[in-house]
Amino acid sequence: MSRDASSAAGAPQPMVRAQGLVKTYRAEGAEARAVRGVDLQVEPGEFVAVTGPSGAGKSTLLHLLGGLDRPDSGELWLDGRQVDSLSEARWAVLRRRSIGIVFQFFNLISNMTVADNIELPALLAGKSPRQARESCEELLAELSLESKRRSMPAELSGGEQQRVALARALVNHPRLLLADEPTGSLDSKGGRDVLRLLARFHQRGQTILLVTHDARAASTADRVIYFFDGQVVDDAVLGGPEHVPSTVADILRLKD
Ligand SMILES: Nc1ncnc2c1ncn2[C@@H]1O[C@H](COP(=O)(O)OP(=O)(O)OP(=O)(O)O)[C@@H](O)[C@H]1O
Repeated sequence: MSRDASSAAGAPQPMVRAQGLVKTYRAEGAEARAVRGVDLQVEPGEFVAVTGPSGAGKSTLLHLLGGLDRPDSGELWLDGRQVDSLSEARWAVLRRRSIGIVFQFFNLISNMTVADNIELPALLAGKSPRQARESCEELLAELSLESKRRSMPAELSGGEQQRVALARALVNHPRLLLADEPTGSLDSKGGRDVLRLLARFHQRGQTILLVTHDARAASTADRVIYFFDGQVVDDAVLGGPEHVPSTVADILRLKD
């Protein structure tokens, strides 16, 4: 049963609190232990990168945090609310209102214009057409996409498509933004633009969890979690005074 802990102490709740999260995929007799007992806490306003080698379980973790996949065991709390056993329908509502997700391959609706792609989640969340249009226009301006509002996704560059996907993810002012390899299919300029935008939204208080295998992209964040074999093996605040674990040392050097 889901519980709401926010009222208990009146204290600010972590944006994400995961305890003992486990996810194993099973197919045709084979088993992939993608996430193997992860404890994780992300505070409101943090920009956290999750990095590590291919197959480490980074995307699986992000899918669990966004309710796109269910843990086999463990507890997950988002913004003070226990969500690990929410129904599909309740997860859909939660995602619409409180979680924005950006994927590597944009996932835009190909037969809708840029503006319609951005407005759709606002309409689904109950905004009036006028409110949805206003929110969309604000984001188009913010992301330098005003001239593209009537374009179809296929008419845009990869970087532009990812900026549209970012606008769509942010249109309902989500508490948490999840980004899964958002620079993974972009050229270096497109990738830099997207990282710059993430940094800008973070400066305004957006909580972000970025999954990336790219150390340079991870160095945009202010905390880096290193994932290996389904587990957190390092967790360091960049620029912090404390001991720096060796696996994130290279990322720290990139930040200098
Ligand atoms: N839907 C699925 N069905 C079966 N196995 C899966 C599924 N999704 C992921 N896996 C397996 O789980 C493990 C973790 O995969 P995941 O995609 O989470 O890793 P990753 O760190 O994001 O990798 P990459 O950087 O290559 O995207 C891998 O062994 C992968 O093959």
